[in-house]
Amino acid sequence: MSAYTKHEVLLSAENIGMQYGDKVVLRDVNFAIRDIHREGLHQGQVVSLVGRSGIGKTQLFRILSGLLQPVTGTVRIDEDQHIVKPGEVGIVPQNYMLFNHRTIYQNLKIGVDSAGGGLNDAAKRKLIDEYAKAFELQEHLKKYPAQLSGGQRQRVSIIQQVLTGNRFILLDEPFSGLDVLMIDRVTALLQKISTLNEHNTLIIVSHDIENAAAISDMVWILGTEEGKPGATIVKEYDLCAMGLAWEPHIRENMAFVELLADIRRRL
Ligand SMILES: Nc1ncnc2c1ncn2[C@@H]1O[C@H](COP(=O)(O)OP(=O)(O)OP(=O)(O)O)[C@@H](O)[C@H]1O
Repeated sequence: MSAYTKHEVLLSAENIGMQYGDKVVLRDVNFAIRDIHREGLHQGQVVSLVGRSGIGKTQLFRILSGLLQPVTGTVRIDEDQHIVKPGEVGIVPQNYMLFNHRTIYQNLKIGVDSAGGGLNDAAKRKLIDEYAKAFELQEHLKKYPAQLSGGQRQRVSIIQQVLTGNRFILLDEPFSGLDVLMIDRVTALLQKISTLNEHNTLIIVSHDIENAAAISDMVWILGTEEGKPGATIVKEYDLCAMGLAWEPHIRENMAFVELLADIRRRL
């Protein structure tokens, strides 16, 4: 098991509650995500949020991004733990929102442009080229989204969010509709992003428990508790503590297979 320590809180939810009329959707959601130091590497956390259909994942997702105001509680981000504002957390939606009439380069530039930071055009081009190279998209920069496969579009959409400079990225079903090879490439991309900067925090909402858990260091199950209304985090698996994080061949590890079975039983 690799040695690690957890440091500052980067994203926290305190007492989140959401309801519509009498219908309680979320209740008492609390957590803290920290940066991680290990073996000469500082990296952010990758968290999977899983739960039955209709349990409240999308609601929590929108609350974490600051787009939806909860009825109770607060979401705080960054080392200064300020209350999240819309736009500070990047969202990669399920149906990758690329601009179809713009090239891949232009789509990536939208990300860099919204980052601010005063880069001139040459510096922006250099940054996009660096990312395209690192993530094997160089040959696609002049193409339009329709000329790419679903998996390639998904990767562009994720990189676009990284280029905005957002350290917090929520991904909605990042593996849906992708074949096995593309899933491998998207997971490799996400792993790389999480190690680029210790403040990079990824939260993955997915029904694909195996692929999500394989790249996560934490899995939360959103579920209900008997006699109580609404959903909350009913189980938190700390994959670092279990020795199941950052292992390249994790899928073949029996303890990981048992973990998946345990998660499925609890859903
Ligand atoms: N505007 C609204 N008014 C009333 N109820 C709502 C509203 N939006 C969502 N809900 C309810 O909140 C609950 C949680 O919905 P949510 O979309 O978060 O589920 P989910 O876990 O993301 O589901 P899925 O996995 O199918 O996407 C559902 O019961 C839904 O009916």
